[in-house]
Amino acid sequence: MTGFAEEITLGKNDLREQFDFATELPAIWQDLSNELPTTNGNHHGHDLTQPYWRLRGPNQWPPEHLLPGFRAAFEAYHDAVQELSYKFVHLIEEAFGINIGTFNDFFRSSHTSAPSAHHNGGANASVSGGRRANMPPQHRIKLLKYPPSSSNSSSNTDNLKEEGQGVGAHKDSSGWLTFLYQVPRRPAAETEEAAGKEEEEEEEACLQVLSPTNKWLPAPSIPGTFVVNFGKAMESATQGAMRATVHRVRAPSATSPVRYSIPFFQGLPLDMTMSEIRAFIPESVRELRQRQEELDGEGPSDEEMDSWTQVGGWDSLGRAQLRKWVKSHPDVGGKWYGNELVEAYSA
Ligand SMILES: O=C(O)CCC(=O)C(=O)O
Ligand SMILES: [Fe+2]
Repeated sequence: MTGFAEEITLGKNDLREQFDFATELPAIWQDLSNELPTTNGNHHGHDLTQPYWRLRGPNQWPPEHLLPGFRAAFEAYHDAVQELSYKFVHLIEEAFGINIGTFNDFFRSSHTSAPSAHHNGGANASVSGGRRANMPPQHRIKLLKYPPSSSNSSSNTDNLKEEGQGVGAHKDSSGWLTFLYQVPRRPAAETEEAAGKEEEEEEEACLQVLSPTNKWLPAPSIPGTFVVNFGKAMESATQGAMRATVHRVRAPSATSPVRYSIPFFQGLPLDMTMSEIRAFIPESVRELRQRQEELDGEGPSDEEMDSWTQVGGWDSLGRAQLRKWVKSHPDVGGKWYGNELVEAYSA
């Protein structure tokens, strides 16, 4: 849980609060200081002593008597969006013109080995450690609240606008795809006047996405829909053929209703490296980058994409994710991982 304005994006406090939940899975991190000397933390090729494995574990559910039905409702929502997300991945494979199911290995217990040249249309990156069985990923769901905030008054000076940061501009870094549900802020409007007011409120405090020409475009909530974001892993894996959308949320002003949203971040196995993921992406997909650049201008630099996870090196998605978490939530990081790790990871 993160209290109001305790999270930091772009060095500024986000005017929101959140509860974090995830796929319910047992803890697997091995604390060697508590183990018999014969244990080395290696489990079928996975080094479970890595600090990022502590990101994985069961949820801290609110007691049933305090919030009856919450866990059941949450788990039903999780399972439904998980299924949707796996179907959606197949649409992306279809759009890429690659075999449906190419990315299935990311989402179920299976062996991480580069698909054959035939199967993946010629991707030639090699996979280190070849036969490791993947651990199914943990998806993350946040319950977000953006309360009306006086620091985002109706004044329109740039300064005040900046102060109303619901969440600062960012690309999603927690996984492959994000399915964002924006909860409608009022019951459906019954009059035209009310509908007009609603639209104004939505424009004023809503999700905004950065266009290729660097304009902020509103992405208001549309009943019955999700916003789907491509995460940084997708951008990096396709070397920019798929862009991770930069987005932000402006905090609601003091006089407008509270805003709630629920993003589902589709996870990937934490100890997969970027070169292992790239082995699943055929050259034909990476070539799309050039076409994309013709349409949308230059994408992120290779350095930007590679700095997130060190391509080809020992670095992993888990390490990238833990780095992001301790940077966004330094207090939580310090409490659970110690200040030394927070400093090392924030550098
Ligand atoms: O609240 C929203 O609509 C967006 C949240 C978001 O972008 C995030 O938490 O990554
Ligand atoms: Fe986001």
